[in-house]
Amino acid sequence: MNRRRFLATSASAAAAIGFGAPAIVRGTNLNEKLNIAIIGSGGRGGSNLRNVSSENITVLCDVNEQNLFRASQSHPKAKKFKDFREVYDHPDQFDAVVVSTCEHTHAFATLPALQMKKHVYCEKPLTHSVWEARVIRDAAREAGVATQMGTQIHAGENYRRVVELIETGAIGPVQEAHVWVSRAWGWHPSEEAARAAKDLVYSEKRPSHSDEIPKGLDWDLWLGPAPERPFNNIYFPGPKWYRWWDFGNGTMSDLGSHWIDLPFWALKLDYPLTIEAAGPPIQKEIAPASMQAVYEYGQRGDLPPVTVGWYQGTNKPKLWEEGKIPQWGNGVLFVGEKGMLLSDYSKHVLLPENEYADFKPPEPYIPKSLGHHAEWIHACKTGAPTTCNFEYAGLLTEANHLGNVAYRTGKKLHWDTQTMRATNAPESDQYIRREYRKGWKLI
Ligand SMILES: NC(=O)C1=CN([C@@H]2O[C@H](COP(=O)(O)OP(=O)(O)OC[C@H]3O[C@@H](n4cnc5c(N)ncnc54)[C@H](OP(=O)(O)O)[C@@H]3O)[C@@H](O)[C@H]2O)C=CC1
Ligand SMILES: O=C1CO[C@H](CO)[C@@H](O)[C@@H]1O
Repeated sequence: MNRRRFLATSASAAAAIGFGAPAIVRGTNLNEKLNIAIIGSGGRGGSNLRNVSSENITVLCDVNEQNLFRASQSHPKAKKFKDFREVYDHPDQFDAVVVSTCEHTHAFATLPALQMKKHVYCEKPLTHSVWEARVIRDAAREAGVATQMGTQIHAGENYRRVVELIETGAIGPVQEAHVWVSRAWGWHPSEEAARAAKDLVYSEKRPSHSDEIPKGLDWDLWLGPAPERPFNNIYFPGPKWYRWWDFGNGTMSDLGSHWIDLPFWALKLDYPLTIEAAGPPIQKEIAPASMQAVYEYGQRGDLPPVTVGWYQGTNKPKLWEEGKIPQWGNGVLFVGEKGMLLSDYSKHVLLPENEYADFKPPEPYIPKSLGHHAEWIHACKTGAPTTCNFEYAGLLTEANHLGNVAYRTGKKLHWDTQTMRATNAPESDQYIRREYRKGWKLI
């Protein structure tokens, strides 16, 4: 974010906060502790819990009694719930919510909080579908509370320096970017291929038999809005469920949340105009291990149109395959009119290196983050902006899901963001918004 954009965001966040501000913001007292509800306390939730433990943890919720028990050891006074819908029957117990459940329940656990004007930290990807991302983004804007999606790399120094280099024109105008990750989890053509890719599980189809449900797990609640099926060890725990379309969206939305964040920020991406994807034959149940997608974005202010490529598993950009750039396992490559910039989470290099040998990078100007969780806590108390607020994270999540929508539809999609439809592919509607299980309704 450049200075102009940073100030604009601060101003709009401040304006939003003034309207219907939650109790904790009214005092703007940094010494006052937040009361936080933790929804999903195992897996990533355990780490998020530790990261917000400077505050009062007043509510713990998990569908798994064992996780609940473990989390309550360090927070014995917190009220315990199995079903997050019951958490929202006690709104006086908390000011803010941390959601770290599985992808398919993010929106369901988040929306009531926003409607009650509670601050929310939600794990990536923000939601399970494009439509849900839009619902949550709109609700967050309406609520005017502090929000943050759990893409913690965004708070690091490296992404800041890359954004500054792109913004100050180190490689000239950028009309092409490529993002790749080597992780190949998902559908493989054979068990041997899955083993070679060090995948966690191998399955060709949805199992019909039931494994023994782990002690303490409420499987029906875990399924939530997803279609019913018997419990199976092939789904549980994370990250096994990530590859099943009913619960996650594979690597595109999982690692895409972290990696596509960088071009999204640096190139000020918003809505793609078209999206096209390629990969193995489409599987009804499981996301592909390897695939690629290409997005076309139009002009954004004075920034030229740009195409962004995504490659996962064995797929790589042409420049990588031809050995014209360092062959990093994961990377983000910006191709500018004057040169290229290659980055990963923690380092970056300007290319060709010999031509940039004497290059002086700009003085850092994007403020250092307090830390991804600390930034959110500070925002809850003061109304200061967060960098991965749901306004931003909603757009990033929509775009990532659209890569999968294009893959599953098998067509180049012409995207109309207003109507949230691919104008040339009504058959893609089913992947943009899905049917929920009986008894579950988002809005
Ligand atoms: N930012 C990052 O670097 C990372 C982010 N993540 C993200 O965190 C989220 C969770 O992933 P992960 O920890 O791997 O998943 P897990 O399935 O391991 O953990 C999810 C936790 O939430 C609980 N849970 C599941 N459903 C519900 C529900 N409906 N209500 C309350 N609790 C529930 C789970 O219980 P149970 O154990 O019974 O399933 C478990 O404690 C995902 O969105 C993932 O993408 C994950 C890893 C790293
Ligand atoms: O960065 C990450 C590392 O892998 C996890 C899965 O195990 C991801 O979900 C996470 O976002």
